[in-house]
Amino acid sequence: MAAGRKSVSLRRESYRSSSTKVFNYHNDGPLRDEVVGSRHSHDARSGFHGGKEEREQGEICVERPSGLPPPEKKRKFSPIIWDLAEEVARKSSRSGVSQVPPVSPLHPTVLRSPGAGGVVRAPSLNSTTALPQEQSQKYYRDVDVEEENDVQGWNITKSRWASDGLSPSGAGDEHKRCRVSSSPETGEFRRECSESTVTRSSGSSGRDYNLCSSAEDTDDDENEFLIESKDVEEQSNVSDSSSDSDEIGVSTYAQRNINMLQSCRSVCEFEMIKKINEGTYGVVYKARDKKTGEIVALKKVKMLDREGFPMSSLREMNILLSFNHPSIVDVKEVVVDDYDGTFMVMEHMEYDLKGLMEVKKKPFSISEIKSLMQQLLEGVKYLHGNWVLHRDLKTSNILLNSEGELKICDFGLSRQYGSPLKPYTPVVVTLWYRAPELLLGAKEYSTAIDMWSVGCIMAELIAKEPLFKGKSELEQLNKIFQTLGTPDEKIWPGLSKLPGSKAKFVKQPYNMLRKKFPATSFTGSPVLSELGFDLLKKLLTYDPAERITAEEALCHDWFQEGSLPKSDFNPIFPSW
Ligand SMILES: Nc1ncnc2c1ncn2[C@@H]1O[C@H](COP(=O)(O)OP(=O)(O)OP(=O)(O)O)[C@@H](O)[C@H]1O
Repeated sequence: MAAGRKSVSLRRESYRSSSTKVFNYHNDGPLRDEVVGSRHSHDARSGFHGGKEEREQGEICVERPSGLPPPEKKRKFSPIIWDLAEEVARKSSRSGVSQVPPVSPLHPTVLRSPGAGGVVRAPSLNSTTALPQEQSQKYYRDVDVEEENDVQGWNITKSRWASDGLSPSGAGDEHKRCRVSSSPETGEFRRECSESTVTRSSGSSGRDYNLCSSAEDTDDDENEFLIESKDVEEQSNVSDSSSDSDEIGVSTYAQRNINMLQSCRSVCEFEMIKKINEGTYGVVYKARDKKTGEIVALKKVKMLDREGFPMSSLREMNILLSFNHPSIVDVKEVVVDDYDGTFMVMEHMEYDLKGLMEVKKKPFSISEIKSLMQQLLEGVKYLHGNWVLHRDLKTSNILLNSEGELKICDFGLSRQYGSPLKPYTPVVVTLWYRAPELLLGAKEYSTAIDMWSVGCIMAELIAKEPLFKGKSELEQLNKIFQTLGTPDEKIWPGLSKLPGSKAKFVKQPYNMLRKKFPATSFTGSPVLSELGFDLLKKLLTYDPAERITAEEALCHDWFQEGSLPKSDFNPIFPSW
């Protein structure tokens, strides 16, 4: 290890050892056992086509290896976004509809959803407060508010960037638009800048698929909200007299959080170095904190033409400010400029995985891939353990630094999940990484969608190109079926109930995945052992209820076999 370089494993150990200091709830243990139990009982339908040998390969690990560290710490803060629960509570008590009760994070269980979307590997409802199913379905029909509402357990009053004087429930002083005076230096931050590093993916197109291709988006409440002061005023007035409209309730909530920006520092306190990249929702800059000299990444929220401050950015800020994990990009604070621009101050990472793979001549070695996969799975496990689905895992949303540390970024599409399952939009996750249940229109889905994306990323790390590169949803499904075999009700119970399952798909009786990842290679690409292939096929299992979880994947034997995960590699040198 180079002198002074932090080893990934050391970094993780120190992270874990500090875990007890922070607000902590966890759902380790029973969850895992039950998932494993269910998996064993469903062994016959591995969700995987192919020969008998394939089906019999590698049982997933059942026991947590002895000596594994204790459960990790969870959020650094609880996100303020979930304050909205209060509004829903008020609203539904008025409409006489029962509330979905608090979700207890302490009673994990595995629930099979009524639809075919899969299993909620989530903490269960506390049995004393759980609603009968018909009642919770009525809740969905009558109270189709912002998705965040469904979990009432987090009753958060403020986040790191909420000033003390602002109570989330107090509405009195929340109508004013945030404006922070700044020094003339602000100008330097607004100058045009187009320089971009070679190791960045060139923008991102994926979200486009997500946001415009379905009219059903609405039930996911992916609405963006206008936060202009005039409208805020109007909306507040309306909401004072009647908060029966979901939109009003959510907007009031949004304005409250935006107004918390009043206590933020100005972006003038940073010196812009260069523009790094631009996505759908933000422009990312490399900058230096003038006070400390620290190099950071500033993500400027792109205001939407008509709607103003995007709800997705608000979600992202809330989630990232509340999270604390070595595999999740750290957001330090939010700063603002004179023109109502809002920036997230993040730790700076040198590369994103997509850009890096585009320019990297040599493929990653197996031990490097193991390290990346391990870090990615740690991050996903943390998210899922904290009730968050990322919903947009892809290589351009995975950041790396020169020490080989990996961090997940871009939480604009992420959302909390809970049980019982609520219908969400199936139009999430960039097409190439989108799980088959989403492509087939499942509205009840859970953590398994992220695991499919992790499988696609693992395959891409090995092959150095995306596994399924469809141009439309149908083509994407056909590409998946051509490689993994066309699924049927036997290997994926509930498949026929999915809205898209009646379409005419290619008929492919065999699983051809191993052909794509042969055990020997003459091309110099890394060779995937039987165990590695076993993990890959468990990630790419059709039936979401059978798909491996992040926690299970982390103790897969592949990580212990042969070349171990490399904890201190430089992704650029000497591979370049
Ligand atoms: N902390 C960071 N350090 C360095 N670069 C970053 C950082 N965060 C993001 N980037 C770069 O900026 C790009 C866009 O960031 P991000 O995905 O968060 O924006 P977005 O607008 O939400 O994108 P999308 O179009 O995928 O929704 C990333 O792919 C990465 O190249």
